[in-house]
Amino acid sequence: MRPALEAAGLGVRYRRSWALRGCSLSVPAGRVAALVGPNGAGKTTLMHAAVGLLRPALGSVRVQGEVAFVAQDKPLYESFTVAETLVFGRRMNNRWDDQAALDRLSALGIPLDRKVGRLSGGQQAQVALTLALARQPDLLVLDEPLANLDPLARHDVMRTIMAEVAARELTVLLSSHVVSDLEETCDWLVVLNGGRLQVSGDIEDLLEGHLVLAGPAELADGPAGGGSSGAAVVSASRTGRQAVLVVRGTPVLDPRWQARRPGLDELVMAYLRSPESAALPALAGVGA
Ligand SMILES: Nc1ncnc2c1ncn2[C@@H]1O[C@H](COP(=O)(O)OP(=O)(O)OP(=O)(O)O)[C@@H](O)[C@H]1O
Repeated sequence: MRPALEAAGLGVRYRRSWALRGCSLSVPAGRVAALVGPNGAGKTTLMHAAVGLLRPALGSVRVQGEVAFVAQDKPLYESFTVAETLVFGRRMNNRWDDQAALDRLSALGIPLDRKVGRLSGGQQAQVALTLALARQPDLLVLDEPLANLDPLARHDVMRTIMAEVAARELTVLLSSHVVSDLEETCDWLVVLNGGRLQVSGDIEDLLEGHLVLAGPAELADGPAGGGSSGAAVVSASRTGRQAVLVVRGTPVLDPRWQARRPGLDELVMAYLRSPESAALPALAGVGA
């Protein structure tokens, strides 16, 4: 099956400065992919290139099928009512499921006669998401869909996305700063840092492929984290005489290490702390 999103040696720059460089990744169809990284990492740039709003300076990015994109600032007309917003969407799009949109808004208790500007932030996020889903996309790209939402609204937005993914073949790429919000929903992880791709892969495989090692600091001094040969050290930290390493691979461990699997948050933090580390599958025929 063709991937839903595929970038090969993608480079994007604004005037002279590169916002993305050497970005090669592929997101399989049917996945819910989390795009994470610090401010300025290039997340919005990658999404804009994927949906065709920006032209790459180098390489390519391809998507499979119809794409719907919800931008970070959720561009809705505040003076339109919800019903008028739906009419507008229907007129602008050939592929449009009005009934699904009405059903979703009714289930969410969002009044059709209310002006969009009078809705809460969470309700506006739901209207933007409803409009995007009404277009029945194959790929849904959401730039920070959870920003400025309270925990309940964040949960509701994620639930809406999950319900749609369960109901039909849909691939989702969504960016966020809050990794804990993504843990239950996403099954693919993409980490960008300083315009470079650090991680792209199945979340379960990534978690199974890494270990957190805690032990005496002197153990961390040898090659490949001392008594942990057979693994690459992603990040290392010390507190007094204790060292904590996050390693990738299956090490032969010194018995003085205590080993456990990382959580998603820990894994992401380990990579972000060490921009030179990367966990990327080898992609055939593309320049990194
Ligand atoms: N229109 C623009 N003109 C010039 N530079 C830009 C423009 N948009 C983004 N950049 C720069 O490109 C880099 C990547 O920005 P981008 O918005 O893609 O990051 P991001 O990961 O989405 O950040 P955030 O989490 O803050 O939204 C940053 O250094 C940013 O300053």
